[in-house]
Amino acid sequence: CRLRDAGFRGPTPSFPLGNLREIASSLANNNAAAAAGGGGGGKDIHAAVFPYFARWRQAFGKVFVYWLGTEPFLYVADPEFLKAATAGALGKLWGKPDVFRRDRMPMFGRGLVMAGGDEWARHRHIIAPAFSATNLNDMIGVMEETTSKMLGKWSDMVASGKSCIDVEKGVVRNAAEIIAKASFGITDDDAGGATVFHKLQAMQAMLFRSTRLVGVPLASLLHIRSTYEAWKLGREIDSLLLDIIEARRRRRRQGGYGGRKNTDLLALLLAGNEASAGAERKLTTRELVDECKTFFFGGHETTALALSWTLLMLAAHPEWQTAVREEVVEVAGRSGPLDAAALARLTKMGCVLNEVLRLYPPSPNVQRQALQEVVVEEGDDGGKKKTVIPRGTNMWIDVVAMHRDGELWGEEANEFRPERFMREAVQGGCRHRMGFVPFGFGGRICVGRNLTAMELRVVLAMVLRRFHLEVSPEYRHAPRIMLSLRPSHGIQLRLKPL
Ligand code: HEM
Repeated sequence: CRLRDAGFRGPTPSFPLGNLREIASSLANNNAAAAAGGGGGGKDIHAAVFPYFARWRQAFGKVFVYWLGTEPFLYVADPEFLKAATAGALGKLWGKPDVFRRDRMPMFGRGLVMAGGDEWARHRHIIAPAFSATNLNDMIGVMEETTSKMLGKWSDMVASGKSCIDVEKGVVRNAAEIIAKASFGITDDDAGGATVFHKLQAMQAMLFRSTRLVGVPLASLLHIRSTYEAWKLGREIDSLLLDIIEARRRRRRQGGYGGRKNTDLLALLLAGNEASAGAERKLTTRELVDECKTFFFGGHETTALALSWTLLMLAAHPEWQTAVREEVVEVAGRSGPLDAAALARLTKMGCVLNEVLRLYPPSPNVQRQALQEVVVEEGDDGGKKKTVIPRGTNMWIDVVAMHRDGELWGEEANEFRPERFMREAVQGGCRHRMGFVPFGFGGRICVGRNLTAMELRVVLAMVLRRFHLEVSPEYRHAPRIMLSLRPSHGIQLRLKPL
């Protein structure tokens, strides 16, 4: 193998599973140990969620090769190597892995997350402006309205004597509703909207809850039924979204929305698309459908998980809960609508959110695939080391490992210490600027990160104004990976109305 010739080491693969057998048995052992020990997780969650990587890292270091089926992956948990391999012009040599593109086709289609090369540039050029600060400010109202419903339900549950609430469930549902409204203006209240919404949720449940054998030839044959169901649901969702887009186009042609401003992402994309030069640059209707799905699937679980972990951390660290609540009351009062200027002044909340994204990054890895051969040069002029990464090599960047690496963050790497971001706002004092990458990096950095930042602030401010949070004795700390980094058994908290 050319990767071995280039000097990379790693566990020995077998055909056709590569290292999947070892991955599966390592996970099974860990789950058994966690069950016996009452949940697992502990402080060093990296060893709990990626036991195989933790073991291979000890044997082979922070950069090594492993195999998913017949696909080689370059594992990277060394920010200096990452920088050397992707900095400057080298960044253009990396796209998204074909194996994941195929596996996640029902969710993302050919949307921005999976697009490559010139196609990606064309999509990003039209999509990025829709996420501008002015456009996002118009979405605060949607976020407040939807979140009020969730808080109302929680209040009713508390009033009816329910002492322990699984907040993750409500938060995921709330984020799904927000993203559906913010993306394509559909609401759960209108009949057409409810159908799309429920089908999107069904697809989400099907794809996110199953572990698939990525990289193994013909593995989809093992899951014929769920593969067929996902494909069928995908077709139905596509045709419903097509109808929504066509209706929007007709309405735009007939003179718009009767003076009302329509500010969802789809409306912004349609406007941006019309303004973009040349028919060949415009997004086709089919591509617009894929982007709508991409926003839904890429945008709500991640945001909901960040929020769920934040509620847990604030419940477990009452001093921070009080500090953030006081800040909210100081900048935005005890009630009343929130605005962008007030949200921007929530600095302590910003530090807490960054610390949660460090300890529990909802996207636990970032992936790339070399579009051409990449020559990596490390070290200074005194002693440069050159490594060649062959074309087609997949790169798996272990975000959880980097975010909890003691060499980058110091002795308290596994502790919840938001003050590190008070001292140094952007990188939290990480010793390498590529060591904190919850939203990825380079030109492909998450396009929705400002939308998320706004949503997290709105929802958190509203929750903290209304409830005091405590961890319930029923909660078992057992983070695990199912595409995202999620709690295995929900997040049970005790809510006390304020
Ligand atoms: C806490 C919330 C979120 C997290 C942790 C997150 C994380 C990420 C990560 C790690 C990437 C890959 C970046 C890379 O490859 O370098 C990404 C890309 C992306 N995200 Fe997010 N994301 C979040 C919220 C959102 C939201 C709300 C949306 C949209 C509504 C969104 C849409 C996208 C899209 C379209 C891409 C692909 C960008 C491209 O390849 O050009 N994300 N996100």
